[in-house]
Amino acid sequence: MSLNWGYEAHNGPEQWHKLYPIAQGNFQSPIDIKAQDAKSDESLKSLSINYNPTSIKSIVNIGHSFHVISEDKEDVSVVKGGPLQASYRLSQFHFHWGPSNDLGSEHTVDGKTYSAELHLVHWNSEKYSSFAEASKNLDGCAVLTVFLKVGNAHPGLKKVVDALGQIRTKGKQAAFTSFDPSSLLPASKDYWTYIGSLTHPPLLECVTWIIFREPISVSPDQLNKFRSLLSSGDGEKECPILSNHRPPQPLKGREVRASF
Ligand SMILES: NS(=O)(=O)NCC1=CS(=O)(=O)c2ccccc21
Ligand SMILES: [Zn+2]
Repeated sequence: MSLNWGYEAHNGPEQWHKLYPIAQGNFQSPIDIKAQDAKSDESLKSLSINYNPTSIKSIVNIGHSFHVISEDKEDVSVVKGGPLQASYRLSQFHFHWGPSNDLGSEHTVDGKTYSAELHLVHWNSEKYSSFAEASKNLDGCAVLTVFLKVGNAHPGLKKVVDALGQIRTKGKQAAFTSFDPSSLLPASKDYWTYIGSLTHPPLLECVTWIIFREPISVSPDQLNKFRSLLSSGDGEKECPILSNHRPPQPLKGREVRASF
């Protein structure tokens, strides 16, 4: 596999272990959540999410997805409580999707796939000084996850989708401000949680996953706008980003807990 990992047959998830042996580790993500095996835990109801729209600064095409960047020099947008023993600072959010609307999420629920998946990535700013440092530790990161179910257009997604035209090619960045990530959260805050990893290289096992049970909606047109992003740079042969989701990984005895 070339140094440039991706999501195609020659450099995709089945090849990653050749350069990233941790891909076959004991705490890999995503997973298939077996709802009936999840253990209810009342203490998880204390999850607290506080986002400030002023922290959102830009949007960038990173070649296999796009990131919406949150200014993370201070604790402005944070999540704490629930399964977390510290305050975690929002670093960025991004999505995973597939080539058609019947798949695209990374986590699955009793084998059910959703059309896409939102990841709000946070790092433990009480113990570490950056995402990079935090990601080297089991308690370093927390990712809030929302499933996207194809249906009506989501009003909260409109501003994100409308900005994609400014970052069509790899490396393009644009200002993206005054956006409230809370607008992408479902009404119900019921969630599952487990310990896992980043879902693409370096696949570090540093993530407390928090996965909301209720999906938000996304329209076919909004999904097609995701797929219109290019992994190719300016002036290169156009290559749309049709798929960027890793399949579920072995649970290897891990416990999944439920807040409900
Ligand atoms: N899908 S996921 O949420 O596990 N994120 C993977 C990831 C791998 S990374 O270390 O390149 C990185 C930097 C910043 C934010 C995320 C990431
Ligand atoms: Zn992700």
